Amino acid sequence: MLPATIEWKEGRLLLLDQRQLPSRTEYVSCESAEETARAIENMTVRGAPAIGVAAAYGLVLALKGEDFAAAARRLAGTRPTAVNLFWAIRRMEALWRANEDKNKDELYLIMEKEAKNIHDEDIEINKSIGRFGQEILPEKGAAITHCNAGALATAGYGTALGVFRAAAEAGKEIKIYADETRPRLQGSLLTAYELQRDGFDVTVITDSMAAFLMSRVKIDAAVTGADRVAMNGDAANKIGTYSLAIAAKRHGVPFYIAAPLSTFDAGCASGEDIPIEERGGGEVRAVGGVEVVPEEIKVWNPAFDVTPNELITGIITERGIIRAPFAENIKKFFPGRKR
Ligand SMILES: CSC[C@H]1O[C@H](OP(=O)(O)O)[C@H](O)[C@@H]1O
Repeated sequence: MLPATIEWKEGRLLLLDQRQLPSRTEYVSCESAEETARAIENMTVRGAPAIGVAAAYGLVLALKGEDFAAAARRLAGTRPTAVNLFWAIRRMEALWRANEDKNKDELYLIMEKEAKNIHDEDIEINKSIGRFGQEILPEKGAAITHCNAGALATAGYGTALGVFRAAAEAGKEIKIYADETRPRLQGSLLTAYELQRDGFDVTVITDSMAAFLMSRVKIDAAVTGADRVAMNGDAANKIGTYSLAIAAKRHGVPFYIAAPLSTFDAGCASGEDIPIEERGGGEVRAVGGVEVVPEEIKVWNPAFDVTPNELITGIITERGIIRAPFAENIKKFFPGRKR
């Protein structure tokens, strides 16, 4: 059984410290929005849906003595790409504004309940994504994934890894190849750990091996998560996803994004509109704590890239699989939605 990614215990937010996995299972306790914001920035908690859930609880913690609007701005300023963060903050802010006239205790209970709703809903949404997604997989075969879009990236069960979990629950035997996912290694440190603990046949490869693997091994599907999906189906996800999609296209491997509808951003017409987080060069400069690129050499470290919709076979959501023509078919899921 995997340790819980996020726990809310007696008014404290406990975050599984994913920087210590897989060697140590430790929790960081957050007692304020500021502490929650730092945990998102330093990737104690990471993964688009997970940081949305964490931010929702962070805004409950803010009620204990922080300026609520300032706390919302602080949390919104932590990481720019995962739209679930902003979706969760907007949802909590709207509730706060609607109940500002309530006394402190009543307001706290209302906000705490909403954060728990966001938490519980995420797990149910992931299971629904899994149910739809497992249909793309054969009774016996192989799939490849990138980064970690599992229970550790969400409130539980996972999006891309939820597809694999649902396939296993349906009795399918799917061998998983996991890209290590340089530079933060979410694949080798988190996905391999998650899948191995759940009894999957998982093999870690370096990101650069994916194309060669597909040229030699039958891969039935590539399935990754997403941090933001534009209205034309372009999808932002961990750096290296775009390269995987190109390799999949070259080798005729169907490429799927698994993401909840809260990851779609009506404010982004295409992938051009998606802000891409750039992180410090230290993540690239050092390998295993050993500096391999000296300071005088420049480093570029975009944490995400954008896969254009023409490389995507389908987007697996909790309400079904969206296929091309994406702009037209995505619109059906958001009748008249404002950003
Ligand atoms: C369930 S999607 C999670 C998504 O978030 C990851 O990014 P990070 O580890 O930097 O938060 C990666 O893009 C995953 O696909």
